[in-house]
Amino acid sequence: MSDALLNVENLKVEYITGDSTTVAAVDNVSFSIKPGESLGLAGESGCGKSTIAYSLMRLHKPPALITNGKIVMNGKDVLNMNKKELQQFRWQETSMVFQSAMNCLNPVVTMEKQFFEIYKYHGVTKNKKEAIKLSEKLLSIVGIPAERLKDYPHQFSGGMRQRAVIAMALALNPKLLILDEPTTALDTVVQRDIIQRIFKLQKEYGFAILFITHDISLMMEFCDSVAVMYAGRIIEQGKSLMMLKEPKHPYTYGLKNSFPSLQGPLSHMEGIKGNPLNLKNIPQGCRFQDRCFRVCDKCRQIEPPKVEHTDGFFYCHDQLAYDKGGKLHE
Ligand SMILES: Nc1ncnc2c1ncn2[C@@H]1O[C@H](COP(=O)(O)OP(=O)(O)OP(=O)(O)O)[C@@H](O)[C@H]1O
Repeated sequence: MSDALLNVENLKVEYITGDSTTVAAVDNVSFSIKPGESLGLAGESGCGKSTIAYSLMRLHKPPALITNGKIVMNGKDVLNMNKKELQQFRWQETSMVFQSAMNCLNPVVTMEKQFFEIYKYHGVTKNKKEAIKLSEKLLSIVGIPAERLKDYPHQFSGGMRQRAVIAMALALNPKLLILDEPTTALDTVVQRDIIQRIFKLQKEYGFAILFITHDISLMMEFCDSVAVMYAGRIIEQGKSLMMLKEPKHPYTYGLKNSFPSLQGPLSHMEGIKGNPLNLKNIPQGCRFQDRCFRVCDKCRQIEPPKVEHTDGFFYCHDQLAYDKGGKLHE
């Protein structure tokens, strides 16, 4: 897609396990993000979300290996970048906020100095006064008073530290911000406040977002589109509103009903029976067959085809249908 900011094609990432076999944690994954757009990547623990995030930044380390596919960011082939190109690409083109990023702040260095290091390292400025001005502006946009720049990280609350890390990730005006469970370590109220702030900043500054979380209801509320992963593959992708109201894949339906909505009426939470698939033991047919409430003979024999529709696509032999009131047809 020519108008895409990020284009991922047939990405395959394998882990070489102790017994010299491999597991494909990410298997033939393709997606794209346009400038200023937000895409959520959802799925249970172990489905491959973080592996994708690390691969996009080329931060994956052995035993992870990218064995197939293409990652093109802003017209540049990420998998073929040299060290210098990668250094520019990270932070300037794409930056990432990790789940426990707030613990990565250096405890013995003031926030001011940590910001200054970023500007110095990436050649923005070597002038301390100028760096302080830029850092104060950044802190204030994530809701931290400028005078707190003199503080050490331990003088910040957990939420403030995570917001400071988000400010750092935005320091070089990246075109894409990858958020990998950015608020999981924080309580629900702080979590919501931070996510709201990030998406407000996105509207203001126009960067694109790849938002990774297992909390699909939070994601559907904030992202333009959502991609749902199961056992290393994207099994459904579409506009958030469609995914929220009428998901076509039984796994998306189950995932959606496993989380309480923070807005709207209380609804019954169901959960999904069984456990995530062991990637060393991929069955014939559909990967979700043993946990699916709609499983049929075909699902046990033939891999589901890709079915495209106006709002996205899904892989299933038996798509879910709804009546006019939005109730699932049994
Ligand atoms: N170091 C490793 N060695 C072998 N296999 C690994 C390793 N790290 C991850 N995996 C495999 O990759 C799969 C995907 O892991 P990944 O961390 O990307 O999932 P995730 O969806 O981000 O999970 P979570 O939500 O728990 O962070 C895991 O199920 C596991 O099989």
